[in-house]
Amino acid sequence: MTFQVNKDDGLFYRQTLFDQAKRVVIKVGSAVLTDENGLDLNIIGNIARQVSFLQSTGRQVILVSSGAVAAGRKRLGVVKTAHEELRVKQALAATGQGLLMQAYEQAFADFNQPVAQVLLTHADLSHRGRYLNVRNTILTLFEFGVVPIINENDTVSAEELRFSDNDTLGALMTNMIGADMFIILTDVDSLYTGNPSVDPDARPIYTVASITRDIERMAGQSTSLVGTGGMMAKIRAAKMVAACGSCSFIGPGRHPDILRALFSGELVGTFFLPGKGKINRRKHWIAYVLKPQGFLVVDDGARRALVEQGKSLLPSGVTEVRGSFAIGAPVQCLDRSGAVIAAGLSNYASIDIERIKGKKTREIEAILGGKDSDEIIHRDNLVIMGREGGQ
Ligand SMILES: Nc1ncnc2c1ncn2[C@@H]1O[C@H](COP(=O)(O)OP(=O)(O)O)[C@@H](O)[C@H]1O
Ligand SMILES: N[C@@H](CCC(=O)OP(=O)(O)O)C(=O)O
Repeated sequence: MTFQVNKDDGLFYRQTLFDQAKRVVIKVGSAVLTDENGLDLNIIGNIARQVSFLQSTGRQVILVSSGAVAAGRKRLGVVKTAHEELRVKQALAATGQGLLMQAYEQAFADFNQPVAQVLLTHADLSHRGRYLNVRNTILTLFEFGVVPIINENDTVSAEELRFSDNDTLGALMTNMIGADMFIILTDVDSLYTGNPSVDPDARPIYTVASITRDIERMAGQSTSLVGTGGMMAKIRAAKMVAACGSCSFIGPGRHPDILRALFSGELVGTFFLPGKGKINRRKHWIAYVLKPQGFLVVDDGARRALVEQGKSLLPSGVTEVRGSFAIGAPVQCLDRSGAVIAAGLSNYASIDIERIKGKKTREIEAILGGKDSDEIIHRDNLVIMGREGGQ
């Protein structure tokens, strides 16, 4: 298969990247942190020891930790049901988050490593000013030698405004602070060619050079008993990180020395090589943090202009507007087949694009009675999606 690089090349490249990684985001899933008795303090102790070791080598580490809902569930004795109400999950998270932080505080104290709790909602990151505040706080915590421990602020996150899972949150954090590496610790020891819990022929994959459709197809949405996003969310997260030029890793969180093994070059888990391109932080924010408020379907000529020639989106290439949005809204561009090809900020409201779609730029003024810009999305606010690196 084309997605796998030679095992030895992968190992050499992997080691170089681990050696060079100075800033690292580590995400630990609920499936790792909890067992039938609630929080697994042994595992939390192992993580604290390994993260403190990485800090002691001069690296800066962020921990993105799930586990609040699972810990709260055990504390209150609430049995999981198939369609649990959001308010119940939020109450469980509120109960469990304190337990989670208490466990981390105690575990890190053994290594004299200070930690800080950072709870975030998607709305916090969608607001450019608040996004930058979060970034500054995290960079200041690094200056003080503190390990930030991040989770979604589940209690206030409305369903439609949630990060879909903590894998996504971890990828956003990686790109926000320009980390070199995103390490996802979960209950399986790597990405497999199929879900190993149902497919006995599934084989582990060591290195992913590029996240192709083949790779995406391997990952089922099914999760462990307590997880949220499953392998699909992890692959999506690795893709976001690759687009910003960093690498990702998926590996076994219950291995007592996984971080030491990784950084000393052992071939464990799945390693995702960085993408070839690198989008800047502002474009990352437009493409990955903001949720699209509408869609613009474009014709083949416009698709080529955007994807192959690096041009802005003009009204003449738009064939259809979906959704209702205001000036400045984040939107996605779809090709004729419905595939997402770009994301950007619209210079026009949807109601006006309906009137100027398919028209020449010189006609805009007569149709709308004025013209703010020639382009519907200017190149500076446009990111090409679905290929490594974006633009
Ligand atoms: N191709 C695959 N390779 C490995 N695991 C997979 C694959 N497809 C689905 N999975 C499932 O993904 C689960 C891990 O995701 P999840 O339960 O969300 O964990 P976490 O709580 O760590 O986020 C595994 O337990 C496994 O059942
Ligand atoms: N914020 C939630 C975790 C959400 C989540 O993505 O869970 P997981 O798939 O276990 O990483 C919690 O703390 O329980």
